[in-house]
Amino acid sequence: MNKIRVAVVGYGNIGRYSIDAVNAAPDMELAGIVRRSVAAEMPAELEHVKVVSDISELGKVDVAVLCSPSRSIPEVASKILSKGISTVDSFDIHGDALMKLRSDLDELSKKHKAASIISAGWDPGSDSVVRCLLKAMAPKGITYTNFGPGMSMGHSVVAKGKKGVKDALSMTIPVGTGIHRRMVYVELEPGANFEAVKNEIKSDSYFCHDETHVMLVPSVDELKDMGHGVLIEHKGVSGKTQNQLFEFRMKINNPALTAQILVSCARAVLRQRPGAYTMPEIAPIDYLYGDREIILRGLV
Ligand SMILES: NC(=O)C1=CN([C@@H]2O[C@H](COP(=O)(O)OP(=O)(O)OC[C@H]3O[C@@H](n4cnc5c(N)ncnc54)[C@H](OP(=O)(O)O)[C@@H]3O)[C@@H](O)[C@H]2O)C=CC1
Ligand SMILES: N[C@@H](CCCC(=O)C(=O)O)C(=O)O
Repeated sequence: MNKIRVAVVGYGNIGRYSIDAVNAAPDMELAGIVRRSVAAEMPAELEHVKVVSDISELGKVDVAVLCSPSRSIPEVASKILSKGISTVDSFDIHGDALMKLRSDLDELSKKHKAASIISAGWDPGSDSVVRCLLKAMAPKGITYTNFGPGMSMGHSVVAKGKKGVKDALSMTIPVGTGIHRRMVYVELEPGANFEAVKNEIKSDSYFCHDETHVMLVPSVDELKDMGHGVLIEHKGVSGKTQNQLFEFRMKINNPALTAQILVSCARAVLRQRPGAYTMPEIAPIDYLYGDREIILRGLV
């Protein structure tokens, strides 16, 4: 069997766990890691892994798993798709930005005969598929997605990226009915102004729609726990029958789950026609390794 050659782009939390998921997949092999710079000292665990700054240096690559910050995904994905290499990412900016990314990458993928699955973590991602199925089961009604409590990687990345911030942790606290409070813990660089950092974070589009509290702490590492979770509640109407109640709940390690979903999508993306897709647009069986008939006998 020819294994799928996977490049992991960006060696942060999701990047590290993606390598574990690729190594655990029977049909995949790690082509290498793409980092912004290879000049700095490499972590010891990468000693036997090819680490490059340009994906072209990895030889044949079938698919790139993009583990870069969401705001950099439009640029990173465009560059790699333009080389004819398929991509998967976990872009988590819901709404217009997500739909624009889908349409931009759709055009690019078709032009370069590649495919892309965007927004493929757990939310957006697998939760989007769950919400889609709940709507099929009870088309009329209300769905509430309640996160946490837990660490949002996306919000933490944004807070960590503000000038003067050495490290940051953004905890998502569920208030109920899909409303959340953000508790942001920041450790500052020497000389940084806390009030300025606080205002920068609170006015960022990742935070400004939610109640957000920013707290100064001596060490973010002492507080960090990458656990998270979700409770999706749907109450609706099937046909003419009201009061159909559904709940989907999970408690997870955030980067481990995000990475596993990305890697399952890396398999699925190679089974699609050129274009860009979100997870609800993919046949679920395409995510799985193994013989289709055997899988279907077990699952259907
Ligand atoms: N959809 C979902 O369910 C989820 C989505 N996510 C998304 O995953 C993203 C990554 O999270 P996480 O792994 O914790 O982040 P990290 O900050 O730990 O890692 C990101 C890595 O990307 C590289 N990088 C940093 N800045 C840039 C830049 N400006 N341009 C390109 N590459 C850059 C760095 O790797 P290097 O130095 O090797 O280049 C860095 O280590 C988040 O932004 C979040 O939105 C996360 C969880 C769930
Ligand atoms: N995109 C999230 C995963 C979903 C949870 C969430 O959106 C939140 O905690 O705000 C993340 O980056 O961790």
